[in-house]
Amino acid sequence: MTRPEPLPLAYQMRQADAAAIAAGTPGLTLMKRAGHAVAEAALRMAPPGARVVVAAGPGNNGGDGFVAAALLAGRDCRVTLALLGDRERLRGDAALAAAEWQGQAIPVREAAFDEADLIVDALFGTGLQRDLEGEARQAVERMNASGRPVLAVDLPSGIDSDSGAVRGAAVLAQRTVTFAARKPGHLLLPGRRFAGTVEVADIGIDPHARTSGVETFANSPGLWREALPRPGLDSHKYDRGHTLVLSGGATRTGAARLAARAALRIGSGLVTVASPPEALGINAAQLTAVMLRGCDGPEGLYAILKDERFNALLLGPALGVHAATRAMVTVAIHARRSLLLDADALTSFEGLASELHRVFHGAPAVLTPHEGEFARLFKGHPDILDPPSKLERARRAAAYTGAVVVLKGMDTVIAAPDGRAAINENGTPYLATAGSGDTLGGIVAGLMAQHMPAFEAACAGVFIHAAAGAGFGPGLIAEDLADLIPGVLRQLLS
Ligand SMILES: NC(=O)C1=CN([C@@H]2O[C@H](COP(=O)(O)OP(=O)(O)OC[C@H]3O[C@@H](n4cnc5c(N)ncnc54)[C@H](OP(=O)(O)O)[C@@H]3O)[C@@H](O)[C@H]2O)[C@@H](O)CC1
Ligand SMILES: [K+]
Repeated sequence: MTRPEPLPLAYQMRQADAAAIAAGTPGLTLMKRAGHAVAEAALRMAPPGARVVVAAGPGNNGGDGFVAAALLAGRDCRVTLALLGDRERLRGDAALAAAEWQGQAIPVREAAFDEADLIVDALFGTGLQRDLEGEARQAVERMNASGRPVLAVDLPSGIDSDSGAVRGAAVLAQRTVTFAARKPGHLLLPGRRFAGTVEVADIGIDPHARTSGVETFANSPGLWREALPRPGLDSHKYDRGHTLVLSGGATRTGAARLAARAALRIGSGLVTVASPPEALGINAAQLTAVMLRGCDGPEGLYAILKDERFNALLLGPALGVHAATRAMVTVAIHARRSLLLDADALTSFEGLASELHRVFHGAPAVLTPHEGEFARLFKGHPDILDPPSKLERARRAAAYTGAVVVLKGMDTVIAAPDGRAAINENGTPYLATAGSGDTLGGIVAGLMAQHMPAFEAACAGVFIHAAAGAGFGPGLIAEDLADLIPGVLRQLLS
């Protein structure tokens, strides 16, 4: 069984580091292991006798660079150590590592990056505190302008470890060697793009053995595979749940059908489209295994939900942005079924997020905004909208509403009200197509219908949706997605 992959924040990494030292491994030993892993990766990238420029910063990231430089010099590389700051001002383990470097250290401004076969970027790692400026920024810009291959130590310098944001400027690396665990900044954009291929080196720090605070994970099957619904031999279709998807008016019915088909494909035992009376004909003409009910506005929804078997509801796609949609959301919330809100169901609350403050505590709920819908929904809530980290924004929105929030994009973040969060990385740009989000909503609602907990359902849904799209590639349209689900499920359940 694969385990969940934790992505420690910088402070959690410092705690794990301190715990390893307290348990008996000196900090310098950790640094030597780190530097060794960097040197090994460098030797895989550089030809024998290569000219390697190691750019070392003033902290422990620079210390790793000193260790790697010494090892590479001992392996016939022609190494230049280019230091940002004064050698005498190095402290702690970095000073000890620098003492083992026999060569000179030239000022980083004098480094001939464009003559290097490989640049090792050891300027800053998890200790980056502020935007780069002055000499540090120039060093980064000169590295990038050189066009030479770069191996980043821990993180590309200038990338914020917790958010993936560029702090002023950042090194564009081919590869990154990080230690103990990947960090959120390796998965969140733009950090993921700057880091290139990321390799994790075991240096004797256990990322699982940390620490305090919120938990962040990579959205891999290890996080939720055990919770995926598997029908038993004696399962009845009602055991597998009944998903209700609300349709828009006569000219806006496709979104609901896309979602409904996805809910059925992911295993919801029954799926019904609830359609406004004027759209019943058009929906009826295009539905087969999915069932159909007339539903006239909020009162109609209230009447349908007297049937307790509808245990998961999907509201939003093409419903229209208006008060009636808000009223239907209110009916759905009071009905206390598993609930997925997307698109117009969210935008109808533009600037009215306070009406959704903690309303989702009664039953599992998932909100699936993209960045634009998120900004509209939380207009007037700078505490939620302003953090530069997508991870933090999603977490705050989840805590505020009491719902699982899926903040969509190439680096979709799934956050639970209890602080757990996952970052998705198997997305494909081909998923940016009309109706793709409706399909995602159907998948997640269909998983909740089968009693999968909301956070796990949202994480699994995002992964499966992306895997389906990635498996198809160019030419993907939303109609394809639902029928690609069985192939993905087969692999996950085998
Ligand atoms: N933890 C572990 O498990 C292990 C960690 N290891 C390694 O240690 C790294 C973390 O080391 P770290 O904490 O010393 O931080 P690091 O990234 O070197 O930067 C701090 C220095 O940069 C400076 N500085 C910051 N921002 C700046 C800016 N914008 N512009 C200019 N300067 C700026 C800051 O200066 P100050 O803010 O104090 O003025 C300070 O001098 C980690 O990424 C990994 O590589 C491994 O050795 C083994 C085990
Ligand atoms: K670095």
